[in-house]
Amino acid sequence: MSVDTILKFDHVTKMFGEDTAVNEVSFEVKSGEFVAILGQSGCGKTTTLRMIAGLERCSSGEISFQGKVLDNPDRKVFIPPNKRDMGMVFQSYAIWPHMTVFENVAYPLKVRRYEKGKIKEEVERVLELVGLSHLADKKATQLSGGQQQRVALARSLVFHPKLLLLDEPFSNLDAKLREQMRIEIKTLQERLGLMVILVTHDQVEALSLADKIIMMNKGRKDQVGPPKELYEKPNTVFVRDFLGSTLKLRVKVNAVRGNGMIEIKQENEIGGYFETADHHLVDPKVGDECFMAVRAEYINIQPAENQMSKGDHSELQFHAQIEKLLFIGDQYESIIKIRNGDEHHLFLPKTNEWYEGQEIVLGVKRGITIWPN
Ligand SMILES: Nc1ncnc2c1ncn2[C@@H]1O[C@H](COP(=O)(O)OP(=O)(O)OP(=O)(O)O)[C@@H](O)[C@H]1O
Repeated sequence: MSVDTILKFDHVTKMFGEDTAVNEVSFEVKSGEFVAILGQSGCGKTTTLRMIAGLERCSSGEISFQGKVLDNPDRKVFIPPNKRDMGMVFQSYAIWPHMTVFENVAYPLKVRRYEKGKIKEEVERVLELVGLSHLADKKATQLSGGQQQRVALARSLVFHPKLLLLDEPFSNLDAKLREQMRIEIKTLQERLGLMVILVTHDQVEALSLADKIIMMNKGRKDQVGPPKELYEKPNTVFVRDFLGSTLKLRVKVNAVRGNGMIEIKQENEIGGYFETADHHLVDPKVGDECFMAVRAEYINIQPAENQMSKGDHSELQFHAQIEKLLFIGDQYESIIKIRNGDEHHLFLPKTNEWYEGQEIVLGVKRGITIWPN
């Protein structure tokens, strides 16, 4: 274990009867890191978080925190939730309606038997932190959704937890408030140097907040890494398609280099060739057909009549025609047909005038990954 690793999952599995909710998952979280556990509904995110909190026990493997084993069924070690020093915020907030904001936030300190003066000091500190000082005496039910969410956050922070666990904390908020809370949580996390683990199925939330994303798929860990790495260099089709839209274009292997690089060429087209090591082909051979996936924002779209030159040789170019065009305000939505007959859904910028039947050229030279047919 590296020196600054704080939380460690080592081959952790969780079974519910015959069903495997979390399957041999391993990862490490470092001090001060913001980690997002991302994936579809039912992939095991909440179960993973609940095991960290001690609300579920793992079936096999080991969870450790700051060098201390929290859960290891083989060794019969299990530290209960109240001894783990972790703050939690759930989707449902779970704040008490009959209590005031102050009483809600003070609750964890009362349970820990803090003395009155210290409770007042700590609650005031944390209410200030989340901008709720002026509402301390209000009943929790008199607050808006966003304010209730802040109460839940304040309550989870009041006892200086070493780790903050967030389970879909923004999902009950409207879109605008969600954006605002995202920024507030990130600012707070950076200011306090907090280690945070967030469970979400929202890729924008994960991409924008996390230093590291743990992408889960059917109980397994699919890929772990910084958001940019997962977005630009997905290891699996699942990660690629979950994190954003791509255009998948058919290409052929033109050359295979000794150093893991392959050269891709689009036959019968005007463009050049592209060399990359970012491919997922097993034993590629010259002439193999494959797919090039490219993130939409990396596609340079030009009307064919503007295409004076053949572009530089590192740009792959595809001729296409606009089949269907819809004006949707800030851009156009279109169905385009590539010369090989493949149709694609593509957004076109308003920087040009477009029309149905128009010949266009797609130029691509960045953000490319290569996948088997
Ligand atoms: N207490 C339980 N008893 C039996 N099965 C459970 C229990 N909790 C979770 N599961 C099952 O474990 C799997 C993973 O559930 P989990 O709640 O961890 O998924 P999730 O990724 O958090 O989903 P969601 O985003 O919908 O909350 C699911 O198939 C679920 O039905």
